[in-house]
Order: sequence, then C-alpha cells, then structure tokens
Amino acid sequence: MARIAIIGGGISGLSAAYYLSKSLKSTPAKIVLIEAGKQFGGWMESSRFDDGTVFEHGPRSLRGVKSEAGYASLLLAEEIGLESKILSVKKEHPASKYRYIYAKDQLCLMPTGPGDLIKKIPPFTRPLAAFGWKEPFRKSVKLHDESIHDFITRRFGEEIATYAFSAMFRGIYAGDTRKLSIKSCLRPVFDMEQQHGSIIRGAIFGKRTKTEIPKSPLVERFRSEGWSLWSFQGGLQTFPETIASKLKEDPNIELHLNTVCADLGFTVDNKANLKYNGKEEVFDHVISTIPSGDLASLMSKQHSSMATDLNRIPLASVGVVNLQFEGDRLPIQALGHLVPFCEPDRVLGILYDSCSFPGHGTLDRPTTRLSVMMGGAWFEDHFGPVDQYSDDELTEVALKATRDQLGIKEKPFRVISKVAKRGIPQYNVGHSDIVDSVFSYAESKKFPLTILGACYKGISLNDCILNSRNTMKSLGEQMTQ
Ligand SMILES: C=Cc1c2[nH]c(c1C)Cc1[nH]c(c(CCC(=O)O)c1C)Cc1[nH]c(c(C)c1CCC(=O)O)Cc1[nH]c(c(C)c1C=C)C2
Repeated sequence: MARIAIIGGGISGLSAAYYLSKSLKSTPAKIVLIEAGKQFGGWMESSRFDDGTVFEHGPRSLRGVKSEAGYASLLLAEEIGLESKILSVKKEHPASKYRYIYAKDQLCLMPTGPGDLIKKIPPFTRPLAAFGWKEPFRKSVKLHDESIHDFITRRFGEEIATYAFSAMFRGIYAGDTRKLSIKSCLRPVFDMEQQHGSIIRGAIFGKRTKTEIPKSPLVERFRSEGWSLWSFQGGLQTFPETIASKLKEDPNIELHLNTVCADLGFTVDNKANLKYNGKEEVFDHVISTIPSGDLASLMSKQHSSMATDLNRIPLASVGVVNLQFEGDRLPIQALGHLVPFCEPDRVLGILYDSCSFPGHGTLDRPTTRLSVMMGGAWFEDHFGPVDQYSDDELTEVALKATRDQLGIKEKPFRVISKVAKRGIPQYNVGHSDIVDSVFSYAESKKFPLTILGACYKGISLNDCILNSRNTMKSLGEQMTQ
C-alpha cells in the first residue's frame, strides 16, 4: 500500500488530502496529514462568541471571481455540503461597491464607475483619465522583472503607484510595492507590456482565454446573484473544519494535530524519510504545504542549497486587532479602507466587518465590528522584533486609528489582538526565479516531493485550492499508472 505524507493542515494541505484521496480512490493508499498547530486551517481562525459574534483573525472571506480558481473553491464548498452555510456579499451591496483609501487626512472613495475617471477625486491632483491617456504611447521596456511601484510609475505616473497601487497591495500582500514583483503579483499586466507594448493596448487587443463554467448549482447561484465575497456561518474556519471532518470519515486518512515534523530526507531508492513525533517513517511521497522557511528547516541537513533558496522568500507578519462597539458607529458603509505607504499612520487598513458580514454580528442588538490591520512588510519597523511585540501597543495603535480615521471615539466592549507571525509570503522582485530554482532542483533530483502552499504560485485561498486540486489530480494519476 502506497504511503503519502502531507505536511501542513492549512487550506492547501486539507484540500490536497481531499483531492488526493479522491484521485486514488481505486488504489490502496494511506494518507497521513501532519499539522503542527492545535487546529486545522492554519491562519484561517475564527473566534465565536455566545452572543452570535464571529471575529476573523486571518483571512475573512473568499473572493467571488469568475475564474477557474474562483470556481474551484465553490465546487469544494459544494462537494463537502457547505452550500447552506454560505454568507455572501452581493454586487449591489456597499461592501462590494465602495472601497476607500485614507490619505491626506481624509477618507477618499475610489472610482465606482467609468464616469469617475474624468472627475478629479481626492487624493489625486488630476482626473484619473489624465494619468491614463498617455499610457499607450509611452515607451515600453523589455524586462525580466521590476517592482510594482517602478512599473506603475513608468506606465501611469507616481501618484497612481503611490496612492492606488501601494494601498491595494497592502490589502493583498500586506506588502511594499517598492519590493513586490510585477511579474509574480500581476502577471497578466506584466505580459501586456511585454507583448503589446502597453497595458491599455494589451487590455483592448490581447487574447482573452475563456473560462469553462462548471455545471454546478452553487456556481449557478454565485453567478446569478453576483457575489463579490463569500464566507460561512461561524466564520471562515468552518471551511477547514468541515474538510477535516470529511477526511476523518475516510479510514485511509490519518490526521495528526500538535505534531511537528523535525526532518525530511530522501533515500537513493526514491523514498522519503520523515521524522515526526520522535520517530522516523518512510513514505513513497511527501507533499509539503508548509511555509517555505519551515520546509527549508526540514531539508537543510541534506539539501542546503535548496534550503537557501527557500529561505529567500520573505514572509511578513500581520497584526489584526478585532474591535466591537455598541451600536452602529460607522460613518460610511463600505468594505473598508486602506492606507497607502506614504501616510505616516502605523495601520495598513481597517475593515468594516459589520458592514460586509452582518451575519457575523450579535443576534440581539446592533454593534459595529472592525478589523484593524497593521505590520506586514513594516512590522519590525513599526513594532520591533515579531517575537517581542506588545498586544497593548497594537490595541493602542488600532484605537487611535479608529478615532482619527473613522471618528469612532467610544470604548469597544470587545477587543482581541493577534499577530500572524510570518503569515504572508512576499512575492518580491526575483520571486519567480527563486520558485523556478526550488522546483527544478527538486525535479532534477527526482525527489518524491510535491511542493504546494501560498509561498510559490499564488497566495489567495482560491489559488491554493485550485493548485492543490490540479496537482493532486496529476499525482493521483501518476501513482495509479
Ligand atoms: C489578514 C490580513 C490579510 C491581508 N491580506 C491577506 C490577508 C489574509 C490575503 C489577501 N487579501 C486579499 C487577497 C486577494 C484575494 C484574491 O485575489 O482572491 C489575499 C490573498 C484581498 C483582500 N484584502 C482584504 C479583503 C477584505 C480582501 C478581499 C476583498 C478584495 O479583494 O478586495 C483586507 C485586507 N487584508 C490585508 C489588509 C491590510 C487589508 C485591509 C484592510 C492584509
């Protein structure tokens, strides 16, 4: 019987176990999933309170997108029977339509339609169309890679790069666009310049690949209702919990919590030796879904050059302070606001959770729930070494930001502050070269190893699920041949 180990019980590891067992259905195989933490889901962590409130401490929703990755998450939720627990944000909802940035001491609404492009809207000094019309005529450059900031500055000017793009990428990578790679973070936009000499020309004349729409009642519901975001009753943690309980029903899957892997090595006869729980076990294949730095530590004894490459992928720590206030305190209804890097504030943005997901609120009265995000690529500069931060300091910074940026002066009745240490991989300039080097090393040595997870080829939950599904389908086919 083939023995396969999956290291890591976050969304990538759980969905890998789910799809691998499906793919290996007719082949006798044992799948052992090993998670170091006390619960499955990795950073998908929701706190649930008796009054009905749900706080999210990490990712809080899936993005509703009409792409293969967007559909993959919906199909997984449907297959494990979660459709009745879905909470969605529909396209006409303020949390879908309105996004703000906080700049120059005010909340600035970002364009909501083409008409806004010809108006001068703060914080920009000219209408957005004025930054865009010259773009098709700007000289293009053949590039291997570049920072998002330099790329956007070259194509649209520094104001767009500084306000719009720095804020947007703080919201995705909690990262610094002066370091993040255009090639790895915005590949289609990078390709437009390389192939068409301009982004606008590429957007107009570029070939569009058609996404096949899966036949599924949930996908149909998502498309007809137009969800921009979705989550679950009980919070996003409901997703990993439900996948884990499905996996527990399968006698060929073993799930381990609180179990740290200590060492991973490969033998000449193409087996993997994995040390965990104080013992060494031999597996036919190992699937790593843990952060790159953790995989580097496991492999450093036998394969130091691969470990060195893995350690070149930085991971940013993000502080999330959840606040809950009595009554309806929000001055505006929206998803939230982001703060561009040029502003002196120590917060990256604030999410108006009670607006986006009212279903996660108190059952008996109106309250306001906010998540204040901080740190990211600036964590050490703003709060010191990540192992020494103070929760009181994070809370103080969060309360000051809610006062200054949203005018909420009341005292919250519930506060939780948490830091996801080294939680978000940073796809900095050169990231694709590091990934190529890691993957080609593993391939050239014919390691019985598959590398998945958010550190390499897409950080969104949708990307992680799709990547696990596609990779496990091929691995299953390979193992049954
Ligand atoms: C907890 C902090 C996180 C920050 N970024 C992420 C987390 C978990 C990861 C992330 N955030 C978004 C994406 C893109 C999703 C996709 O393309 O499918 C990823 C991988 C986008 C996003 N960021 C925030 C929200 C509500 C969303 C989804 C909606 C949307 O696409 O606009 C909020 C947010 N996240 C972070 C900050 C600083 C922040 C802003 C207040 C960091």
